[in-house]
Amino acid sequence: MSLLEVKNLTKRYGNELAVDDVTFLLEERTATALIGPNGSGKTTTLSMMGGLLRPTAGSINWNSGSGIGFLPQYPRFFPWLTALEFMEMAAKISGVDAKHARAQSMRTLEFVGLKGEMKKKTGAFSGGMKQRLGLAQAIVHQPQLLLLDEPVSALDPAGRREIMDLLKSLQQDTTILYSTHILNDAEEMTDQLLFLQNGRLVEQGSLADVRSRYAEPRIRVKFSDTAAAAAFTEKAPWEIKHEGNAVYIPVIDGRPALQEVLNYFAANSAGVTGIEHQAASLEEIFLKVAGVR
Ligand SMILES: Nc1ncnc2c1ncn2[C@@H]1O[C@H](COP(=O)(O)OP(=O)(O)OP(=O)(O)O)[C@@H](O)[C@H]1O
Repeated sequence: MSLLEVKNLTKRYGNELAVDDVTFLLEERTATALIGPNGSGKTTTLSMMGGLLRPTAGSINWNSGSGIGFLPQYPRFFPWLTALEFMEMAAKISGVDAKHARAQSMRTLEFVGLKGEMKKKTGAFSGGMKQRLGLAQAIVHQPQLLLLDEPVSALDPAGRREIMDLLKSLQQDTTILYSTHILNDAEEMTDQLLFLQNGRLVEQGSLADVRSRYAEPRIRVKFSDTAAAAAFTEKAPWEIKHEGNAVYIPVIDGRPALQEVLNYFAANSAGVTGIEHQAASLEEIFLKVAGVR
């Protein structure tokens, strides 16, 4: 059963439609990546779902009572509070019983790797530590739905890796909707992709579905050098694209099959060092959907 249903969600600022008639479902214990160029409406969508903004039209329906955790794009902390004080406050605001707030806060800080920093003032935290604290306040009450606006974009690669791993471990019993412009991350943790452009949902589905719509699969044949690739280009039995020491054979309606290409090169192996099937990366799909290419 789906946990949440977003129907015809719309937000208008004056004449501008920041979010334009967006409809989707979140299934229980799935991860959904919300992607799209700057200004496409990701933050506005998440803010409406998190209850920070009122929709102009449309509805957001829950099929469950248990809470939401929300990590805004630029979380604010009170710099004079220690991490533990901040967390206890966040826990109480999120409905954690006052008796359990401290223990629950300490457990969560440990989970996000801030056990040693509990007594430090948040004003002295680095960007990466703040990001972890932001995640900690979002999950302290063990919500069923986690909404995360750009949870890893501000981090360096090591920090991103750690937060992505934390999110993956949460995914087992939480439904996660997160926005990102780092497509490698979206590729790594996604059961559903939502692609916004100018406020409209222009693509939606599993990564495999979206890939198959845009994939234009091809076979890449790598040669030992450019001259060998050029020599093959002269006599190629298929339509090909030559780029440096490689040639690309577009696969249209399953032709040519990889086996056919392998057979050809088994008999004419002049300078071939590798043959592989390639699908489009999410990055390439993004550029295509966004109309950059
Ligand atoms: N408070 C506001 N008043 C007027 N327009 C706004 C407001 N907030 C956002 N917008 C406009 O709504 C559109 C969507 O913005 P939003 O911040 O949701 O996009 P985004 O996809 O999150 O972008 P980014 O990747 O840059 O964070 C933009 O055109 C933006 O200028």
